[in-house]
Amino acid sequence: MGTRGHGVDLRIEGVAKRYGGTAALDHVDLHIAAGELVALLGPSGSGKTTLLRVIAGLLPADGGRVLFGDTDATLLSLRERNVGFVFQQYALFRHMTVAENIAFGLRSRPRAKRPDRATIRRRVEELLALIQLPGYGDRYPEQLSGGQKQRVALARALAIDPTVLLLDEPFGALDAKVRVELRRWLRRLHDQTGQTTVFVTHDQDEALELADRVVVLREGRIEQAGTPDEIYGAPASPYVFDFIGRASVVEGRVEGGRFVVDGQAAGFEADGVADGPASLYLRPHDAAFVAPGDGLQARVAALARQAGRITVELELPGQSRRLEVDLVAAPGVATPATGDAVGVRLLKYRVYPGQR
Ligand SMILES: Nc1ncnc2c1ncn2[C@@H]1O[C@H](COP(=O)(O)OP(=O)(O)OP(=O)(O)O)[C@@H](O)[C@H]1O
Repeated sequence: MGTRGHGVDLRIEGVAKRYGGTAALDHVDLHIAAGELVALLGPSGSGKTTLLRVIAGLLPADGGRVLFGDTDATLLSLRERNVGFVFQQYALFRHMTVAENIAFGLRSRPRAKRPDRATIRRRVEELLALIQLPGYGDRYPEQLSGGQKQRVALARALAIDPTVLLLDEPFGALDAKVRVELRRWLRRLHDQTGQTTVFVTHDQDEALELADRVVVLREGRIEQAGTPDEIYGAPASPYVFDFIGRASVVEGRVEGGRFVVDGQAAGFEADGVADGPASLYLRPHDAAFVAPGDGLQARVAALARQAGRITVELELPGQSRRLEVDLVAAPGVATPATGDAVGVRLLKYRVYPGQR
């Protein structure tokens, strides 16, 4: 059993799952500490839901083990695993009130383990307060908004005091503004409950804002696992860099620890990258314009205005892709014009071996 927060720590050891020729999970190893909130992040088909279902016991793995604390979960029945699960689509029982929905897991326990009616009622009231819907117990699901339904689904999952809380894109069906509100709310709730939680999402902002640790999946394997700062600030591969935010790429070579670009005088530090073809990855806000002659030499190809920012698209000699640099749109900020020759200073970037 873990010591931090509620619930147990989870160990996923060599878990594999194939569907015909596809490895949905390719020998995944992952340790989740008790009380941790972990986001499984990846594009469609990367294996997030499969991993969550294997942890829940809803899907048997072909190989490997899942441990809840010291217990091999594969030896436990679904009931004994006692996981809380929330799906993307509010799977509330429509013919039951909110209170009945929340009480469902407790009421359906075998008689010997079932709390008495008064205890269940108290627990439901506590949970309604926790999800900030006090007084909503007698409503039916159809009388709730989408966000309220998902909060009730979460209360229902928490009612059984689960060993681990598993959430599969729980805010996926909600509009963008409600999603942002609910993920902040979920983070605060987690700070209160400390429940070991695994959260599936394909939305990098959601993962970075919500989770203690983000696990990036790619074709059934873990590409990188780390804190949001590590994942965003030090992506282990071009795949993670690209997936986690906007990226511009410059192709070049590493020579003696410097990244050099054909036709450019400026070189860039590339410590630890072996000599040979390489790519420099850059976030559009991590560059600044300087006088031509300094930094990378480029020509402004186009300007795109969005709310609060201008994205400047730059052409570099010999590069097939344009480089994007963001400027804050504000009075007094000089904006280059299409056709201008500019210098670009790189404030932060990463160099990876190989070219794509
Ligand atoms: N029941 C199934 N039968 C056959 N193949 C499946 C089945 N379930 C999943 N797969 C395949 O396994 C791989 C992983 O699927 P999974 O649903 O875990 O991905 P995901 O990352 O959750 O994607 P999404 O975000 O679209 O839900 C995919 O290639 C998928 O096509």
